[in-house]
Amino acid sequence: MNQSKEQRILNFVLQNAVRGDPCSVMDTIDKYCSQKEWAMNVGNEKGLILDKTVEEANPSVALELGTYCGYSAVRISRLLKAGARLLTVEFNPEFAAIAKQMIEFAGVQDKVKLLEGPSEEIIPQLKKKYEVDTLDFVFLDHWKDRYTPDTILLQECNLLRKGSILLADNIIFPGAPDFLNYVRKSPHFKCTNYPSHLEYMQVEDAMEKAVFLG
Ligand SMILES: O=C(NCCNC(=O)c1cc(-c2ccc(F)cc2)cc(O)c1O)c1cc(O)ncn1
Ligand SMILES: [Mg+2]
Repeated sequence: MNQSKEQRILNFVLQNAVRGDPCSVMDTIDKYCSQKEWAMNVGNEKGLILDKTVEEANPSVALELGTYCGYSAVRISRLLKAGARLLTVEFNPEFAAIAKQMIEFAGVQDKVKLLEGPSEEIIPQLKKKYEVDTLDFVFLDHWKDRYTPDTILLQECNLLRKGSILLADNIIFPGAPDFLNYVRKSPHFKCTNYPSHLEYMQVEDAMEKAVFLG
């Protein structure tokens, strides 16, 4: 049975990156996906915006929606302080299996918990099943039509606190117009837009930061 693109990306990392070195894993994925096969990792240009936002949040507990191959889970978790943790949610079992191996190869498995399933089922379990009080940082990178309902669900589940930072990928391409509308119109969020480009392409994209005001 021939390999998936995600399996080819993982194999390239296993053969070319340095085990236990998150930066080497990120660079190797970016090399493969810019030179051989495009894939929907956040990439290095938007990745730098992600880095700065994670450093600003300095989270004890971070949530990622949309793990894919684990590129941004490795990117985020390498910046976490001792004892801090990242919960990352992936719906697609094939992607989750690849991401698990990617996270372990990068050596960040002790900081990352990969939760498999639909975000709308997992978010309501975070407090009781995953012992979360509130989330300091949330990276939205899953299905674009889930950004708004999941942002509402996070509030309904009391998972946000004054100052919680949300960062959303793909605001322009593929686009999340309803999310942009929702957070920019809401009195509960202070928004900032970061123009950038679609990963590995010269296509316009952007990220949106939304700080919860309580
Ligand atoms: O997370 C799940 N899918 C990936 C979400 N991410 C994207 O769709 C995504 C897409 C693109 C993209 C850009 C250009 C293009 F031509 C095609 C796709 C870029 C990105 O940066 C993304 O992040 C998912 C799966 C599933 O089966 N059920 C629930 N969620
Ligand atoms: Mg994305």
